[in-house]
Parts: sequence; C-alpha cells; structure tokens
Amino acid sequence: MLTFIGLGLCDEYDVSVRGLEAIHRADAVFLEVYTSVLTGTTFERLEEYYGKKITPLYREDVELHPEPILDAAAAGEAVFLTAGDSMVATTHADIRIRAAERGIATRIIHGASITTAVCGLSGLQNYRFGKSVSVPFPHGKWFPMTPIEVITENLSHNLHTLVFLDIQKDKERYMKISEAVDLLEEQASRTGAKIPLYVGVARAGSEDPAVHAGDADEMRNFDFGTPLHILIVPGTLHDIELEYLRRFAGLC
Ligand SMILES: C[S@@+](CC[C@H](N)C(=O)[O-])C[C@H]1O[C@@H](n2cnc3c(N)ncnc32)[C@H](O)[C@@H]1O
Repeated sequence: MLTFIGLGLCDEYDVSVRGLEAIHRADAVFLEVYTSVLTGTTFERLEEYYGKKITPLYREDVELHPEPILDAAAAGEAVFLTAGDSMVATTHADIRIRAAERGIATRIIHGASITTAVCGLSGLQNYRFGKSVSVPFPHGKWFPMTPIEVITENLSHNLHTLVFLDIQKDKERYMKISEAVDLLEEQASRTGAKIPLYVGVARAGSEDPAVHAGDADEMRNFDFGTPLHILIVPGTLHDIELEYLRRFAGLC
C-alpha cells in the first residue's frame, strides 16, 4: 500500500490524526522535499515527532527513479509525505499512476494546502480564482513570460491569480515576494500590461503569518520576513474582499 499524506503548512503538528496514525504504522516513510517545505520545523524534528526514520526524496528520486518507493509499497506499508496537500500544485499524480500499474493499492490522506489557506488569510473568494502560475528563478537568457500571460488572461476575465514562487531546495533558495514582484513588473513592462494590486502572504499556517496588499512599490518595501512566500494578483475586488483586505492586509 502506498499512502500519500499531506502534512499541512508549517510544522510537525499540522498532520491530521489519521495521517499521524498511518505514519506510525508505516514500514517505510518518504518525505518529498522539493515542491514545498515545512519551514516551521526541521527534518530531525519530524523524525523525532513521528518516531520514524525518514528518507528524503528529491525531484529525480520521484520523477526518474521511483522504484525504491514502489518496491517498499509493494512489500509493505509505505507513506509518501508532502508539505501542503499531496496532489495540489505538484506532479505526484504520476507516481500514483505508476503504483496502480504495478497493482499497488494507494490512498490519500489530505492536509491543509496553501491554495485554500490564501483564501482565509486574504479574504479573496476561492471561486473567483482563475488558472494559477509559478514564477521561476530566471537563469542565463531564460526569462519565461508565462506568469504575465496567465495574469493578463485572468484579469481580462476579472479573475484572481495565485502566483507560486520558486524553490531551489539544493541551494536552500526560496523566492521572496519582492523578487517575484520585480520579475512580474519586468514582464509587464515588456508586454505593456499593468498590475494594479498585489496581495502577498508569508508563512501561512504558522503563528505569525504576514499578509499585505498594495502596489508594486508597497510590496517591495514591506518586510514579509522569512519564507515561504506567495502572491495573489486580484481581479476587481468585491465589497467584502475590499473590506477584508483593508482590515487584515493593510490595504489603504
Ligand atoms: C508548488 S506549491 C506546492 C503546494 C502544496 N502542495 C500545497 O498544497 O500547499 C509550493 C509554493 O507554494 C507557496 N507556499 C507553500 N506553502 C506556503 C506557506 N505555508 N506560506 C506561504 N507560501 C507557501 C510557496 O510559493 C511555495 O513555493
């Protein structure tokens, strides 16, 4: 059996009781560490609290060489842990399909996801979000324009855009809101687009999340603190959304 378990958003205490019991019963515990991270804890604290030795998984372990995970799941109870919810803004559907092809039973135990946490923190209504997009760190001459294209398309339908920020786990590099805003403003200047308002969210799920709304300069000057960071580009705000951002996100 292969059980995908979402660990939630901050630290070792965010896993559900159902998820924790499955971890305790597991013969093999894997933790995917490249699509998102629990910044409120450490690998060692997770091992201690869960009472298990954990094998970290990098992109190539999951996408190119998943055999050890599948072998463990064929031989006994294996759990595949991810920060957030396992199948949201990740590519883990592929490994579930591979498991099914080998006749291995699978299931999912869900965790809180950043995609829903942003709605509570910002007050932006989840049914008003269009397609989401990621901003990658540019390298060399590679400067993808997809983020501004998606944002522009969503704005034309008056939809909000959730903008995931890049993680380079091997370098312990997490994109900050100010860096993402610089990249988006550069893209906008190349296409002639305008982004009138951003909402930035940092450390969702922790005791001290930061939420702040404003234009590009406001975002660059506000200190969001330590990662993880994420951005929303809202469409036209409904009255309640506007009031919520004024009260809880410092919107002037
Ligand atoms: C590719 S998404 C993976 C989402 C995850 N599967 C989930 O359900 O929450 C990871 C990105 O979401 C954002 N993110 C994830 N957790 C966050 C948190 N607790 N606070 C702020 N942003 C977060 C960051 O931009 C991060 O790079």
